[in-house]
Amino acid sequence: MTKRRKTIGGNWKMNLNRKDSIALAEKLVGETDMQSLDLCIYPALPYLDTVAGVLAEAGSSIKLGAQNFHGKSNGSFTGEISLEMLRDIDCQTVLVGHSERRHKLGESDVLVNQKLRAALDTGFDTTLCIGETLKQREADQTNAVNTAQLCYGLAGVTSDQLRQVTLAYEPVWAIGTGESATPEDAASAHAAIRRYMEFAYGKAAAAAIRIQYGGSVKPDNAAEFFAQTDIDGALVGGASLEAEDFLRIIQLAKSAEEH
Ligand SMILES: O=C(CO)COP(=O)(O)O
Repeated sequence: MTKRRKTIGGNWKMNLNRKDSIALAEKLVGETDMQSLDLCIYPALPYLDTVAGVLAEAGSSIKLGAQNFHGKSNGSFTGEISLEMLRDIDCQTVLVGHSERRHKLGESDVLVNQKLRAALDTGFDTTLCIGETLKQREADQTNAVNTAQLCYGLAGVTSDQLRQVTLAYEPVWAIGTGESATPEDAASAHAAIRRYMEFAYGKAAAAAIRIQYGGSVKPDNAAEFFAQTDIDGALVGGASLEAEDFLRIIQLAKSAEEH
């Protein structure tokens, strides 16, 4: 069986000011040893450069990620930030297709795909987020929605480029609600996602791609997720804003990695 290295993301969303962003990054670099897993943090855009400085000064291998970007390299796009700009400040990875951007900010599957391909073409590692709403879940459409979002999101992505991609299954109803999927439900969705990836890209690629779970992951439930075969880490929102909680989740991922 392919051994996949666990990957943990801390999505700070539109939270923390400059001082708190620095303080949190400093605590993370001080306490994380990254030998057995990958760790990425996604600060709010105005503080990316500052947090990049904290990571660089400590020689940390925590990756810096951006929550959002524009797919074009430059031009008349008022208010937008390009991948080139992100690279210029040592940002290595980006999120695409987060449900808050899909559902609260109107990003379509087509736009998600354009952004994903732009990020891959520019050499960024990219996390593609997918997941169903409560209504879709109640209508038993979880796997159909995930498959459709993968199919649209990954259109035109080659097998080579897929190596830059991580998937994140984040059921919309579990995000920020305190109500996480059960580990069994999440495991079943992850297994279906991997089956689709096998259909689309073949056995080896499906076995290699990492799939994070996201949605109310906390120190007290993380271990159960990490114990599932097809769950390769977590994309954490609320609990990544508190150093103690996030470090605990990282620790649990490491322990799972060692077993
Ligand atoms: O959206 C998420 C991560 O991208 C999950 O957020 P919560 O952990 O706050 O539910």
